[in-house]
This record gives sequence, structure tokens and C-alpha cells, in this order.
Amino acid sequence: MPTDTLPTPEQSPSAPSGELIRLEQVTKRFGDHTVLDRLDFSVDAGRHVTLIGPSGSGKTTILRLLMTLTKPDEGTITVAGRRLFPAPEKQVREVRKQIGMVFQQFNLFPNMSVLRNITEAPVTVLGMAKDEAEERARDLLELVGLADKRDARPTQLSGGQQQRVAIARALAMRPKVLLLDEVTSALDPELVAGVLDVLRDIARSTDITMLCVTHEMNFARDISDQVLMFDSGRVIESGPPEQIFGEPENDRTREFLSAVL
Ligand SMILES: Nc1ncnc2c1ncn2[C@@H]1O[C@H](COP(=O)(O)OP(=O)(O)OP(=O)(O)O)[C@@H](O)[C@H]1O
Repeated sequence: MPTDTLPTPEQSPSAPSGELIRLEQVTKRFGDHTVLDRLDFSVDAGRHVTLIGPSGSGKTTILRLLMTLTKPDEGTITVAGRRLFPAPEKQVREVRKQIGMVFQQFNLFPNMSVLRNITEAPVTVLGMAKDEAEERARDLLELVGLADKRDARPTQLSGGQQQRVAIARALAMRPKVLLLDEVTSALDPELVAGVLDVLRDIARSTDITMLCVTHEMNFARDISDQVLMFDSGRVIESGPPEQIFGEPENDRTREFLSAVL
């Protein structure tokens, strides 16, 4: 599997070996509904962290804050030692380039070929030469098992294939952090395994820091170094997957897991 197009410690010499993401006292409200309540948490570089918890507990909101799709009401967010919030617009754009996201609904550009979907941002945002972007896109398509689909339009692909293109598109920006928001929820059950296999490969073969929101508990158990259990906008328990799934300490975690497993 070609991993040369993916970030390696050599290619990202500034990647810290310690903490990569830090949220401090982050509060997010929608109207009078407090979704995140003075949330503190951090993720070390290269770790694979999964957020689990009941629907509406604020998991997706955390990914959207990191992607700057929404802003906190209070608190600070830091990525690789630089402020993402609060920060001047120019700095936000710089810091934000280090973060890639894959959404539940693949959000591919329908009017562009698969290859162009992957090359568009590296060329327009990073200023990469078109030839180089295309070469990297071809390698990434091989990585996600879709080398033969580069000229197809998204509508000609299955949901699972579209999601694998979306993963390749996020990786094309060489992010330090990959945010995965319930990436298999919109897929027919028979297409889930192929997408999860690709993500397992990426987790195993790269040093990308992953932050996943998932309802696939087996996947969470497989790829995570750390699982954070959320409830009502706060982390109520965290630990390695063996502990959270095997010997949860918190009653809410136990109730949640017995309902979903
Ligand atoms: N743009 C918005 N406007 C108003 N309320 C919102 C908005 N986005 C999210 N919320 C509310 O914030 C709460 C947390 O939403 P979020 O999507 O983060 O939860 P979640 O834990 O990811 O849930 P799920 O597992 O169902 O995806 C929910 O009650 C949701 O309705």
C-alpha cells in the first residue's frame, strides 16, 4: 500500500510528539441549550481517539468546532501549539489547514470527476502543482481501493465508494488531524466494512492523529488508543478501549454500552 503520499514524521517535522489538540473550558450553546459545558480535553499527536455517548451529547459539535464550522461561546482551542480559537482570521486559516474532516454525508463535488475532487483543494488551497496533485491523488485512490474510478463522477459510485473518495480527499491535504464524523452511518450495512477497513489501514500505516465520532463500537474498540465517553456535554469517563468496553466504571457508560452493544 502506498503510504508515501501520507504524512510521515519526516514530512511534517514540526509535528509535536506530545499534545496536538487542546480544548480548555469550552462552552457551546445553541440558544439557551448548553451543548458543551466548560469542556476540557486534549489529544496527543498520533493518537486515535474515539468519542462515544448518547445522541445529542455534543460529540459532533466538538468536531465542527475543530473544523471551524461553528465557534465556541467561551474557552480556547489550540492545535499544534497555535490558537484556533480565539485567533485572528489569518491564523485560523493557517491552523485549519492541518485538519481534515470526513462527514457522514460524503459531500463530494457532484460536477467533478473523482480525481478532481481529490486534487481541487491541494491545488487551490495549498498551491500545489496540478501534476503533483494528480500523482498524489492516484496514490491515494490506490490506498482506498478505487484506482479504477478516477474518471467517474460521484453519482456513478456506491455510497461506500463515495465515502472512500471523501477519505482520500481529506488525506490529500496532508492533515495532521483527521476528524471522522459517523462516516459509516449513511451507508448500507454491506458497505460499512470496506470503509472501516480503509480507516484501519490508515490508522495502522500513518501517524495521522484521528478523532472519531462513531456508533460502530467494534471499530472504536479496534482502532482507538483512547475512548472518551460523553454525556451532556462533558467527558464522564475516558480510558483505553479495553477498560471502557471491558470494565466501565461510570454507571452512565455501563447503561449506554449495554444499550448499544
Ligand atoms: N446548528 C444547531 N442549532 C441548534 N442546535 C444544534 C445545532 N447543532 C447541534 N445542535 C444541538 O446540539 C446538541 C448536540 O448535537 P451534536 O450533533 O453535537 O450531538 P451528538 O452527540 O453528535 O449526537 P448524535 O450522536 O445524534 O450525532 C443536540 O441537542 C443538537 O440538537
